[in-house]
Amino acid sequence: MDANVVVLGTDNVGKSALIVRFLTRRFIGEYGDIKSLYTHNVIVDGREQTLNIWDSLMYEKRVQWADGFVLVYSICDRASFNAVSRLIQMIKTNKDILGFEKMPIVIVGNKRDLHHRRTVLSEEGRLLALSADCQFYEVSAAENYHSVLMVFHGLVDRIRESRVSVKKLAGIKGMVKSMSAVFTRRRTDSL
Ligand SMILES: Nc1nc2c(ncn2[C@@H]2O[C@H](COP(=O)(O)OP(=O)(O)OP(=O)(O)O)[C@@H](O)[C@H]2O)c(=O)[nH]1
Repeated sequence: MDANVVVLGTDNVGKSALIVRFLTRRFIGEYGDIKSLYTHNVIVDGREQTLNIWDSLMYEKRVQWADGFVLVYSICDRASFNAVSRLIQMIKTNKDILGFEKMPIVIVGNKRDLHHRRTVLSEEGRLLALSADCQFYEVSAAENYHSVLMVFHGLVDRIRESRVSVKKLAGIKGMVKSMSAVFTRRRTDSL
């Protein structure tokens, strides 16, 4: 299965660091301008998944392309946290997300290692995720691989769930269509 993932957030929150940590298990400190598309295979729950990951600040176009989103802020940067709420709104307005579907979005509070400079509480991140029905993780791309891995695994789960919901809905729609076709035929037959 293939899934497209976009990593969004304001400047300097650690988007590239997060992706590089996930892909290479390493933190290299400075990332320069490496905005591009990466492809990576992961095994989640025993099943292989190909993730196409876009590290990008260009919003609307990528939103259409994406199956899932990683929205990153820095726990030391309140403005970056506020931007995440705006991103969620932007995704909701640009993407057809069905009412019953859980949005394939993971909110990430990065730079957890800099807790002495924290300006955004964990609870605030958790509350935002709860209100928007997204997943939430606090991580340190600088210090920890495992939590970063959890972010992408969590997202893969969400994407799979949303695909199941879409299939179910298509199944229900198909049933309604064929049932109404039967009834229409009966009605016209009896005329
Ligand atoms: N202490 C700490 N620093 C981090 C962490 N993640 C990233 N950084 C640093 O934060 C700075 C920005 O990281 P990037 O990965 O380039 O951030 P970005 O969001 O891709 O930035 P833009 O290119 O501006 O969009 C770099 O100096 C990183 O070394 C982290 O978890 N902890």
